[in-house]
Amino acid sequence: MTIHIGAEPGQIAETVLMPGDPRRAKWAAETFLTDPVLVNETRGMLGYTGTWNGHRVTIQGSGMGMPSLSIYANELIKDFGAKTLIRIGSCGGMQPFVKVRDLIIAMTATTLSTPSSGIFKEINFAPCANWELLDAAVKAASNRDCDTHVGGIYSADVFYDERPDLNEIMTRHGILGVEMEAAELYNLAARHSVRALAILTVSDHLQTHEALPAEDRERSFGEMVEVALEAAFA
Ligand SMILES: O=P(O)(O)O[C@H]1O[C@H](CO)[C@@H](O)[C@H]1O
Ligand SMILES: O=c1cc[nH]c(=O)[nH]1
Repeated sequence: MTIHIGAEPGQIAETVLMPGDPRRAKWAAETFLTDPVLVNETRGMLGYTGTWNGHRVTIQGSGMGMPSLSIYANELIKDFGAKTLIRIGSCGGMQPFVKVRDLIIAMTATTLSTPSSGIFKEINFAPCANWELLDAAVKAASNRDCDTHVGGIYSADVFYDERPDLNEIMTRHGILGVEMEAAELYNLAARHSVRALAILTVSDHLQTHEALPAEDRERSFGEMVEVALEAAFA
């Protein structure tokens, strides 16, 4: 048990899927895991452990933004022994060829800052995905009926950003989508020698302004969960 995760020792699996939305964690656990057990509800940040094809898996909400993700990922890795962490998130599309409901698999994540900026100081550390997970996720996605894009994303600190020039610069440099957690997940994975990947479903689009409702963001991203599970155990 830690300050933010009420699970008992041994209740968290080595493989953890991390949606930002705790209710997506509940939906995914109840939809995809066998015998899911609620292992955390501290602060309402739901976490469940069950099995998928005989493998133990935890699905734990991370909350929104890198400071929140950092708390959960640190405790999962350092106190509970998590070895594979896969973010299953939503994001905003930033390229015209990226459509709502497409999948994005993040090779790397550009940021202005993260909770690790204080450690890196003048270093522009390049957060990157674990290759084995990335490769397996691309293969898993290619067997499904969904358009998938692989490349760089933008992990923003601010959802309601009053600097539209930042999004324009990201788009001009080929960034596929914007979300708020992956860069720090990749930083922490590098620091602690564990595997990490972010798989995202496009929930809205910065150029077309199309947007899915909150209920869809909670319960309709099944392809992403299946790709994450297949990649984790490939
Ligand atoms: O749907 P989740 O996984 O929370 O991800 C995205 O949605 C939230 C913003 O609405 C941020 O956490 C962003 O990263
Ligand atoms: O962080 C996010 C998530 C979804 N859509 C956005 O525009 N930003």
